[in-house]
Amino acid sequence: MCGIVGIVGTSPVNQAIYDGLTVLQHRGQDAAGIITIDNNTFSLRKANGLVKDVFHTRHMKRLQGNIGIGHVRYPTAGSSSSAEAQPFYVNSPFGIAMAHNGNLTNAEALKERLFTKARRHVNTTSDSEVLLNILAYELGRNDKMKLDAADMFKAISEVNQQVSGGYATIAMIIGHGILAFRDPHGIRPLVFGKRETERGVEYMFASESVALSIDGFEFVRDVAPGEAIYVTEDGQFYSQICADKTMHAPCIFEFVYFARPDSNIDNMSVYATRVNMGTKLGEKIKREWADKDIDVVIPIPETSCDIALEIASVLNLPYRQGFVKNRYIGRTFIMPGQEQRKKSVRRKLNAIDREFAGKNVLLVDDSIVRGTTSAQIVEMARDAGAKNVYFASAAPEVRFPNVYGIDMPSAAELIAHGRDVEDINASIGSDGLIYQSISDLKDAVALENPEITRFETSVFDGQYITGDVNQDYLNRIDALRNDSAKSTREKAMSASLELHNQETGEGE
Ligand SMILES: O=P(O)(O)OC[C@H]1O[C@H](OP(=O)(O)OP(=O)(O)O)[C@H](O)[C@@H]1O
Ligand SMILES: NC(=O)CC[C@H](N)C(=O)O
Ligand SMILES: [Mg+2]
Repeated sequence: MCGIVGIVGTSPVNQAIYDGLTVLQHRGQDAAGIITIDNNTFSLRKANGLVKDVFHTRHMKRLQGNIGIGHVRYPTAGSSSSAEAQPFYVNSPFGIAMAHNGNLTNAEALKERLFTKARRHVNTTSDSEVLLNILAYELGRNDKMKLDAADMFKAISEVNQQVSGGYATIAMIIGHGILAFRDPHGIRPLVFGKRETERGVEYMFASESVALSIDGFEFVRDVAPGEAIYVTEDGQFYSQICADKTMHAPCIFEFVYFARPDSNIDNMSVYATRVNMGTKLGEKIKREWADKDIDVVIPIPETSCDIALEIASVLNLPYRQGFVKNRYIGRTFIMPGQEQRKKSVRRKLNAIDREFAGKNVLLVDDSIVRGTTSAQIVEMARDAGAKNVYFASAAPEVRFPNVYGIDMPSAAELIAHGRDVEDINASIGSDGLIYQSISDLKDAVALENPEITRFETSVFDGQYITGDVNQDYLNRIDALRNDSAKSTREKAMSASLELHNQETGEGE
């Protein structure tokens, strides 16, 4: 679940892109990159690490220009090599750079086709580099020296016909401008805003509206599913739906976990949807757990806090912050390996014993995925002296892999896979476990925008909205990307040479 930004400005955009990326950091902690255009030349800085560590003053000074795009990465395909950090660049036609959030489901076939049909070589294992080359190929089929909006939209229509999966994308083309597009299901979020200046209107695209607000851009609207928006270097704005069939089905996990609560996605306040999740789950607990003598509701920081507060209010029970979060440790779920994720939970969260001692506590989390957090947290609550430890999850059982931009490729790694609630309860060691139902989750989110009638919910129900995901595909992805396959590959690659190697000679 990466974060992307793009700005067509009237003055240098480097700082605004940097600031936008810092508030999207929760979407990707592995790598960051910014690319700008000045004098028909790209300047790129990308590397593994957090935004604050990747960009030093010397890089920022060189990222000149009034137009640029940026990316924070959480790998869902390929490797975590810095060569796969984004934005990606291709030199023909014109020179194109791209930042992509999402995951393609037919990247392998597209890569093959690119080679045989277009003799284009994709050097990394990243699906985003494939997407960039497909776009480049389609733009390059037009032999005009200067493409207009209709040419851009024709190319995107071709891209949408070939590419399958989730893609919220911002491309930047030398001599032209920014071309932003969202897949026909609108699985991954993408918004845009504008800012009036004395020199003209500036436009900004971002994964989440929070990036617009901190950069002083006024939110205009979400990019629609299948829509492409082209803003020229001098600020002319064009938009068009570039798919014959669109069906809006935003990823419901954005609301459960990924997005910041102060963002709006598809006209839904993420915060409000989380409060609604709390109301629904609170009511279910009231109905089904009348016999449990709960003393206190405790969230598992940070994402579940808004949900737990609402549950406490529905149950008319005290809400206590019984766990303190170490502000210097990032999100554990999006860390790359299970070993690191496991260690980080303990480093990240610590119990305040007096909030647990002798009490029946209800711990609340937004979701239980691998069970890394919940199993350790239940143990910590017991160590802190809790009498009974009950557990509530605001999302239903996560039983199926995700293929659209969340790195959950292996069903076997999911704690709920092949287990019922009793088994999971035993496995995390709680005295009772309750899950939100899928219909309550959908209702909780849709309440904020009744126009959205479908969501991408494959991790809960195994229904893949793009229609091209079958068991064979899932088996292949599992073999390629399960934790042990990934760590073997990463070890083997750690000493390999990269084509892109910005760090060299920079005294990192
Ligand atoms: O069952 P698991 O595999 O552990 O995954 C689920 C947990 O991971 C996430 O927290 P994370 O620490 O990533 O971020 P947060 O601080 O935003 O809650 C999520 O909020 C759950 O707590
Ligand atoms: N989380 C994402 O959006 C990842 C984008 C892309 N699939 C990558 O792995 O770099
Ligand atoms: Mg959490």
